[in-house]
Amino acid sequence: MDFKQLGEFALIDLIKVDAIHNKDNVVIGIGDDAAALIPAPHQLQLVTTDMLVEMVHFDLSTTSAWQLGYKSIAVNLSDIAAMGGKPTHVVISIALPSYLSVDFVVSLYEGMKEICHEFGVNIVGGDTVASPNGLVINVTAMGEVDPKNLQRRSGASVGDLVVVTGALGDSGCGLELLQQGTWTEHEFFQPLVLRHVTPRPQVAAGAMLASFGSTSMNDISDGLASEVNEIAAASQVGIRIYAKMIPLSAEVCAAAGALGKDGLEYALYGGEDYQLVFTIPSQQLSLISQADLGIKLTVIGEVIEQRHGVLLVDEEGVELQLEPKGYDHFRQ
Ligand SMILES: Nc1ncnc2c1ncn2[C@@H]1O[C@H](COP(=O)(O)OP(=O)(O)OP(=O)(O)O)[C@@H](O)[C@H]1O
Ligand SMILES: Cc1ncc(C[n+]2csc(CCOP(=O)(O)O)c2C)c(N)n1
Ligand SMILES: [Mg+2]
Ligand SMILES: [Mg+2]
Ligand SMILES: [Mg+2]
Repeated sequence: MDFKQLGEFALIDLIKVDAIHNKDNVVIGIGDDAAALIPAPHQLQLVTTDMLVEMVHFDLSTTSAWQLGYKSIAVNLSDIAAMGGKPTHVVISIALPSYLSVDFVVSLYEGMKEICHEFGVNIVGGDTVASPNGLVINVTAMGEVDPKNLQRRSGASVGDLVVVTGALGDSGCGLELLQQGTWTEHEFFQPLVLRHVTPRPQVAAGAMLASFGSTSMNDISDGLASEVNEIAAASQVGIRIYAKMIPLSAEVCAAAGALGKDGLEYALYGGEDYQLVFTIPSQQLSLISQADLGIKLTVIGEVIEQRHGVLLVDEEGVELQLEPKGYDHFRQ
């Protein structure tokens, strides 16, 4: 069915179904001029927004409506995770071109509702408009954090270790496989594509690491090189990263080999892994290791004095400046 047949208001009625997961903190959700929410006592309110634009962030020939819905929420929950917080609500705005169908929107919201339910997040509002050209999705996520666990980019100190969750580079490599149309050629390509189209935000890890005393944190949206440079600039410190220590999955190593590329390049500059990079004193990190929390953590470097800048020790042991050349919207 097309949007004209159904109309704007009936479409919103479809979106409204199953939007609220946790009724305790919502007085008014979808259906009024604004949502009315109950803030948790003694918590800081977190608010973040990220927009996804067709042919900039996604290509509908290589991602399904469901996957796109899931990812639109995931990238926003990832920013709440990087503040050490717990996501609570999202507001979703969509600009719909006429070549999409009502079924597409229903499936988009099924993906959104799946991840919202998984993380206990309510969809409390949004906006629906027509687009003359291309699908645009904007999500605003809200969350809460205990003031003592708030994670900034600016808290790193000389001597802290630099650590990442998970493995890096899978998403950038998955994107390249999708763009080349070669992702069906090998079985080990598929997990890479899935990590690109449906990344999992590291919400539990962010809150846990914060409670164990991480000093600064960033989520990896534009690539590790860019994110560590942001921490270094905000904290007025230098950072040294060791190429050999950057965790790469077996799949990205195999795929990079097949593509004649270097897996490390995807990790440093590919982006969209939505893992966390953080700094932490070594004693605090040992406490986490002893607690065995089931989160994959890898030390990749250390915080050094600002005058050294941000450095990468390459696989041959040569120290180079690590330029923040991740994804830049105006330099593609
Ligand atoms: N158009 C804008 N108006 C006001 N603030 C903005 C605008 N764009 C970005 N910001 C702010 O700039 C800061 C950095 O935003 P940025 O989007 O780079 O972070 P991010 O969401 O972590 O990264 P990414 O968008 O790659 O996921 C944030 O505080 C954000 O709110
Ligand atoms: C069709 C298509 N072309 C290119 C890319 C790559 N890409 C787009 S935005 C971005 C950084 C994160 O976005 P933001 O900084 O806006 O949060 C990256 C790595 C993609 N995903 N799909
Ligand atoms: Mg952003
Ligand atoms: Mg971020
Ligand atoms: Mg972001």
